[in-house]
Amino acid sequence: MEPIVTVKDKCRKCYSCVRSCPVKAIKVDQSYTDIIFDRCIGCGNCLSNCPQKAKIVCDKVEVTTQLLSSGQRVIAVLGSSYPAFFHYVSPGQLAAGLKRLGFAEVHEGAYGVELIAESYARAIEQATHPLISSHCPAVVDLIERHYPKLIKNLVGTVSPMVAMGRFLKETCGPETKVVYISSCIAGKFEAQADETGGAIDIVLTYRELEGMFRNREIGVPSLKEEPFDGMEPRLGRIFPISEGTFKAFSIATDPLDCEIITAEGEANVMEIIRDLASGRINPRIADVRFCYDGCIGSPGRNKELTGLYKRNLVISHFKRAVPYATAPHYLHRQKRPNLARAFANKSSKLDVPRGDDVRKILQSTNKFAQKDELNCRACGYRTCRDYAVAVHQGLANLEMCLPYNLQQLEEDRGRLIQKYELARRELDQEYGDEFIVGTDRKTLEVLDLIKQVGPTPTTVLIRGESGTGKELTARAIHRYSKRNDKPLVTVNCTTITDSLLESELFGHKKGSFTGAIADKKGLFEAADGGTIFLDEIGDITPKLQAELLRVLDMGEVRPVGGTASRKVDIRLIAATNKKLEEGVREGWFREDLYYRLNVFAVTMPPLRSRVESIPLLAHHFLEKASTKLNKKIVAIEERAIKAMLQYPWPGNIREMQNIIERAAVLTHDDIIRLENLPIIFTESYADGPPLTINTKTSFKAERERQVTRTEKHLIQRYLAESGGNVSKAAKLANIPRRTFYRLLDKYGLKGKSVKSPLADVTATP
Ligand SMILES: Nc1ncnc2c1ncn2[C@@H]1O[C@H](COP(=O)(O)OP(=O)(O)OP(=O)(O)O)[C@@H](O)[C@H]1O
Repeated sequence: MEPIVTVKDKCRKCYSCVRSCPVKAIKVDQSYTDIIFDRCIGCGNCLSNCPQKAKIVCDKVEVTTQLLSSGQRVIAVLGSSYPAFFHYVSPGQLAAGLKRLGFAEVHEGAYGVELIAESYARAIEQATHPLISSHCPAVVDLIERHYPKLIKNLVGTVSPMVAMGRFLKETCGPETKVVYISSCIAGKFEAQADETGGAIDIVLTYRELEGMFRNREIGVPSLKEEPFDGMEPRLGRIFPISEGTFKAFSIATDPLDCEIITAEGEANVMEIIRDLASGRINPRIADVRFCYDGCIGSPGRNKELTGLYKRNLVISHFKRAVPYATAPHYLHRQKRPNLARAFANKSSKLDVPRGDDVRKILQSTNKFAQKDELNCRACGYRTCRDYAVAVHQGLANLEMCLPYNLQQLEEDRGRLIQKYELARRELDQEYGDEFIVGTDRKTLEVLDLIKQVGPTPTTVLIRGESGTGKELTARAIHRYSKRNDKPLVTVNCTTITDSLLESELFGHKKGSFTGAIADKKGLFEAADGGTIFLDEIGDITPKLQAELLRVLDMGEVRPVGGTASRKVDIRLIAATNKKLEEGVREGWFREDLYYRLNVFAVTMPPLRSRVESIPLLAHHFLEKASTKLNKKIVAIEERAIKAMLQYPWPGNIREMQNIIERAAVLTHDDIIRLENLPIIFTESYADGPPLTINTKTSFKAERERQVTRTEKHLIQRYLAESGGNVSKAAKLANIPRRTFYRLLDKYGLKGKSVKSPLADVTATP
């Protein structure tokens, strides 16, 4: 398991980790950013800088707990910066707490500093080329993975942590387990490296140790002090603070000295490493640590304390008396542990793009000239060019460029506005000023009902055949209501799948189903304060019926996948062409919902029972069609009106609207003629077209032709009258069903083709 883990769900791709990574060890994936461990130097910047805490330290508390209860001898070593973290307890109390956890011994890691001090003094004395200190594991990783030409400059000595591990295992036996506790994240990487592996069994952060005390309910501040074990360090305790290394190594330094130089913090270290790599500087030794303020500034530091305060804590600790009970085998050991280490070239080169490749990538994010390269750093890269290189190398992607995304969003917004405008215009054309045309008694009754119920908050159920004007009526009710300045949201319950309809109506929470990538508000919330019109309500599932009932009863909606409900203030208008009473009897429609909806019913009469309004409607639709087609058509021929009056209109008003529009397309002059209507109108025209006689054929043949024509027409009429239902049509015609089928076959007709005269026309051009 790698020491740093990405919590994918938490990552919001703010690119803070990309921005703070000094070595391009972050790859941006589709939905999160990931660490490339081959390139990572363990500096921990991505941990400290992630605002969402999506990068976390791989927790070692559990394995440590298991190790402690395994009966093995486990020694705890506290990193030299511990006084700057555990400032609220004395060293002796901390030692007591660790022993309560089950550690057999507790050591100070500062002794490891003293172990390696001599190697450093010797290396400096014998140096033939500039040396780079190797006690900071992030620096070692930086050189091994990114500046391998400087590997030869690294001091061939282990870090204080590894020195402690080797010292303890050589003194107490290789079976001894060593847990090192510090604020250094790179140490976790170092403990796993081939060159240093085996010295330390587990590396914990101070925070993880605090967690263990909490889990075991050990109140460290109230514990009685216990002594440390092993060798008591002296100057090694100064090591963690800024410029503490040489003091701890007992090497005298001088600010005027250019031979022994020190650098701390990412920017300074990177500068020195580049200077060394290019040969610009030539010191005897460069002592470098990746963290600002030295080891007390590591990623796992105590963030509540200032740098200076932590420095003072370390200095006080250096001066104070710490209880020790050093066992004789530590005092009298003869052999020094092996402190040498090797380094390996671990660099993995990324493909360097050609200028042309970079240009193409820049162009694909709308950067065509120098001035387009804003270098805004929103993507995490210093410059647009660095970013383009990263895209080429597969570390970044095109969606990361913020100015480009904003531009895209702006364009998308423009396109959506345009689409919305078009859709609105189409709707306006369909529903016009939403006025209901008709002077027949039934239409006037409906208008009266609309005016009465409109201003009330009452739920309305509109019933009627398809195309009778149910939606138009719902719009009129909304227009007459006190909510007419608020939205009217219309939903056709049959056009989308049940599960999608549920989330459309009530919204959903992120992650509640595949594809729910973000929280989404539902249409009920969109209609808040206004009216929601649910068309085809008879088609919703029992589950949705129950949910709808809840909304009506409680006035609140609960998004799919959510637990909390939200209040909504809506007026419901529903419509159906189904017999809901049958649904209640047969069990496919909830009775309680039926009564909740059927508070005020408006039934739309079919067009065949409003014949009186047909001429008015025909002219109304002619006007709409002329505007839509931008064609000046002024009248409808008398014969065409008559044919329309005789037609049974199975498709109701929508069918009439379509037929008039079609006729308006077909007509060559400014009048709609009978011939512009579908053929069924010509055939059903009562006066009929004048009979033409073919003088070249016999009377018998001519009679046959006319009878066939009339027979076909009659079959079509019966079918139309019975809504395309063959059994009903046969009954109406009072002939056996089989005979009716035979006639349908003879004339190449089908139930459907007769139902709509438009379809009939397409079937027989
Ligand atoms: N009385 C009327 N006056 C003017 N236009 C009408 C009238 N009745 C219906 N229409 C028009 O007919 C078309 C169909 O009407 P609407 O969509 O309201 O019917 P519907 O009953 O809701 O249909 P469906 O059941 O198929 O959803 C619309 O373009 C509408 O404007």
